[in-house]
Amino acid sequence: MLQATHLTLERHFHPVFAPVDLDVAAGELWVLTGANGSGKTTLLRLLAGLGAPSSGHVTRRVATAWIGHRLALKDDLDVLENLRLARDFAGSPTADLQAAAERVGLAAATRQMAGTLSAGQRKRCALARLLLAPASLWLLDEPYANLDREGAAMLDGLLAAHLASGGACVMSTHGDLKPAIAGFRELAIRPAEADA
Ligand SMILES: Nc1ncnc2c1ncn2[C@@H]1O[C@H](COP(=O)(O)OP(=O)(O)OP(=O)(O)O)[C@@H](O)[C@H]1O
Repeated sequence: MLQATHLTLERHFHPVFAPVDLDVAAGELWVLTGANGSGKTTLLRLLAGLGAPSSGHVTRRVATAWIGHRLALKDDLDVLENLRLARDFAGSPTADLQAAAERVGLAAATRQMAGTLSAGQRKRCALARLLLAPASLWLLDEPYANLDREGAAMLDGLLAAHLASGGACVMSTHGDLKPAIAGFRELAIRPAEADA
């Protein structure tokens, strides 16, 4: 689904991380780990095509969904309106907005403006887009951040269903925020010096 070959990115003439090779197949969950500033977001953005690498290649063969740190919610639209926007962009008019909101635990907040949602509710609203814009490959930047225990379990459920249906996911995380899904693969982002 996604291949990265000897991927590097330089900033101010210095590589951010050691060259990365990655081959993501259907049904696989990859977790990028590393300290703050190690380059997880930078790498994910390259994988998503949101930046150009200094060297190496990225090949994506399937439709891709991206959820970054900035959740791309419209603050002056309510939850359902945000989800409708995502559905309309995806061109999937039959997708059930209410069901998606319920699935992520936002049934009681569907008419609340996104700008007034809590951090965890905002993350849930962004995650609901994954249900409305079908994509085989999910690229998620720290999707567990701001979620409570029940929210993390909800995300585990979304991921498990996605993988079981032949989807794949690459996510970043740090600390203890790891998916409760057996068999995920971990890719530790290493500093460039370690490769010398
Ligand atoms: N636009 C930019 N210009 C200059 N430096 C940047 C830019 N974006 C990121 N960096 C730097 O690149 C390095 C990698 O940043 P990145 O956001 O990829 O790290 P991260 O592993 O995702 O960190 P965190 O765990 O804190 O989210 C950091 O040192 C950061 O300060």
